[in-house]
Amino acid sequence: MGCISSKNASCLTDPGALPVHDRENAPEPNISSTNQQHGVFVDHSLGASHNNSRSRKSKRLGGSDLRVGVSLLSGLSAHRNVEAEQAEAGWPSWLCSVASEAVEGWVPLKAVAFQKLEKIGQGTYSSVFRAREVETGKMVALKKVKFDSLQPESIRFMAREILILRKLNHPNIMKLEGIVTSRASSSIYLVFEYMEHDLSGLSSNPDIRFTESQIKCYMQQLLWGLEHCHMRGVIHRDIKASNILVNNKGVLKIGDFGLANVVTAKDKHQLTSRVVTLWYRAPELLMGSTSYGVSIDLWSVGCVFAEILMGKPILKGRTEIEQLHKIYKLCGSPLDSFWNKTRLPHATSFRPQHTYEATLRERCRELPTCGVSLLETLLSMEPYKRGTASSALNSEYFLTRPYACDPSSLPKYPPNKEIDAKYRDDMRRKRANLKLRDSGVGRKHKDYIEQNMIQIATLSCQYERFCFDTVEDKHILNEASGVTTTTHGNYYKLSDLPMTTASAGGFAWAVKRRKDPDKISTITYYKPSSRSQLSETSVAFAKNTGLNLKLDSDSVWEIQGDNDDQIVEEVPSECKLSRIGERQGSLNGSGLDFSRRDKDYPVKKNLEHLQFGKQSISGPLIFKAGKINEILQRNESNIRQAVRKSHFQRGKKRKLITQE
Ligand SMILES: Nc1ncnc2c1ncn2[C@@H]1O[C@H](COP(=O)(O)OP(=O)(O)OP(=O)(O)O)[C@@H](O)[C@H]1O
Repeated sequence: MGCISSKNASCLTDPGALPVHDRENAPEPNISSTNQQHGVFVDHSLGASHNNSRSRKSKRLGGSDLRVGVSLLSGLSAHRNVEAEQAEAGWPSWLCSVASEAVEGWVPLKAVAFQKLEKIGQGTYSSVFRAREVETGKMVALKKVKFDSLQPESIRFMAREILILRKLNHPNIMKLEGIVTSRASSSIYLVFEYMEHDLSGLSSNPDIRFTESQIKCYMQQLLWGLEHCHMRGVIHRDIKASNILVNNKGVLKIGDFGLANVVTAKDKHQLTSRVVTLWYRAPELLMGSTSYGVSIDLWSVGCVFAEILMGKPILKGRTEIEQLHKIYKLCGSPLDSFWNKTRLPHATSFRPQHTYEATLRERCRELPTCGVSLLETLLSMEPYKRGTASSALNSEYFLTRPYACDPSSLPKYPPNKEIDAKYRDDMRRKRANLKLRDSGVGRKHKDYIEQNMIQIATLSCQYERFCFDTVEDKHILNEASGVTTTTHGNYYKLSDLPMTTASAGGFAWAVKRRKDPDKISTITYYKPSSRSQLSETSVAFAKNTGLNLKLDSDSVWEIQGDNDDQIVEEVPSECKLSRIGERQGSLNGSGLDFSRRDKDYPVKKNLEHLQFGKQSISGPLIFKAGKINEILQRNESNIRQAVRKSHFQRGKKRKLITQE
């Protein structure tokens, strides 16, 4: 990685440079010296203004108040100087004015320094590309972060990831090597070391079967990295197999700190429960906890551990209620003592009517017992029982043979990422669809019915999830800024929507993937007036599953079905920041509003993804209140028509055959 040269900047990748956390404590060589000079100037000017207003102020303020006033002003002025220096170094003004601390001491890398190659990852907040550093030929990953440069909250949210990455320095944590941007640009690329694989891609590859010592090697590295985060007060809040990257040297690194947050014993502010991808989300988050700790990451580690042991995700819920139900079935439902003392906001809604016995041991009977014991600990319903990353590292699992192998002894695999696994699944599904299509006219209608059902399922699922999300997602951004806003221009993240739809009730749920995930529209949702949470179908689901649901008047939908083993396909999980009240385009009569994210992208193309009666659903589907029923009804009526048509065709066919 090329060194960043600037009179003001320390080289990010200078091997001799201080680790980031040390750097934070040490004086920055150039920046700080320049700042000191400016500091003298600042104090001077402040002194003058101070003198002028002194007599006036001293009448109103006590000495200490005056000092506070002066230091605030001097802080403001120093901030302006830092801003000016950063602008001079080439940082865009929208960034320095809002989040100057994120880039302090650094200078931007230039886009021309990299040759962008193919896309290697698509995340909620980003697109990731493989790229070559022109000067050295070194492979890097460029993560293009999505945000709105006109929205300070959105910039702060993005800056939080940078700040946290700079705070961490460990071989098992993805290192931020630099930032590509320019004064003129409104986008940012984070530069990371290129990693060939992620654990999701590796564990789902049918050709790869890990040995016990290989699994221990991955788990140990994961826990070492996490221990480092937790010891610095950083909760990752999005541990999942696709965020755990592995390179060809067998080194594992935790990536994607986009949702991470710092919590210290002193500063225990309220947190949003809308974090962590659904399948990896701890039960206390599902029950609405806002005062959780690092143990939510340990739950996610448990899910990842199970995934690499079994070769597939272990808890694949499509909605929060289904997720909890699956958790109860695997880990057993909490005891009465838990329900009696818990204060979690949604706990009573999710209390099952009957007790569930844990089935984890049964499901893992072929696995080594000490491995299952560790898994049981990590997947404890009660957070405090999960222990810590350090206690997991000291567990019997790692202390008994076969020990963890050396990372360098791990096999070299061809690139395996979540995106590769999805591509493999897509191809398999396409082949299956082709076969189906070839098998007759009746099938065609079945496909059509299924497609519509898929839409209903997807829309319902996402709508339900959004209703849950509405209030709390605002806090994700507020947390980032440390400010509690009550403006009407709220941001909403539709993160990790129930991302998968699996077959249920005889339907094979599948949703065609969008062709160009970069160029989609953002649909704006108008906040529903009521705080509706669960639906009639949820009631049916609850009845079937023995869950005790409390319902509001507005109803939304729940998909039923509980088959883990079906081939599933992901609904695009892009999570966008949409703003209530912003309405740049509308789909008349569809009940959807959407605003274009990409100004140059023709609306018409956006529409193609959103037409109903077609299979494809694109983008973050957030729905306008009151219109969801209309959409669902329309889809239902399409289905009914298709069923009728299909019956009619079949009848005609039968008639012809009998006539023959
Ligand atoms: N350094 C890297 N080297 C190679 N691939 C990477 C690297 N960083 C990220 N990726 C790939 O890009 C994907 C998305 O990256 P990342 O998770 O950081 O983005 P995100 O928008 O926060 O995603 P998500 O919505 O999944 O949380 C990852 O799953 C991974 O496959």
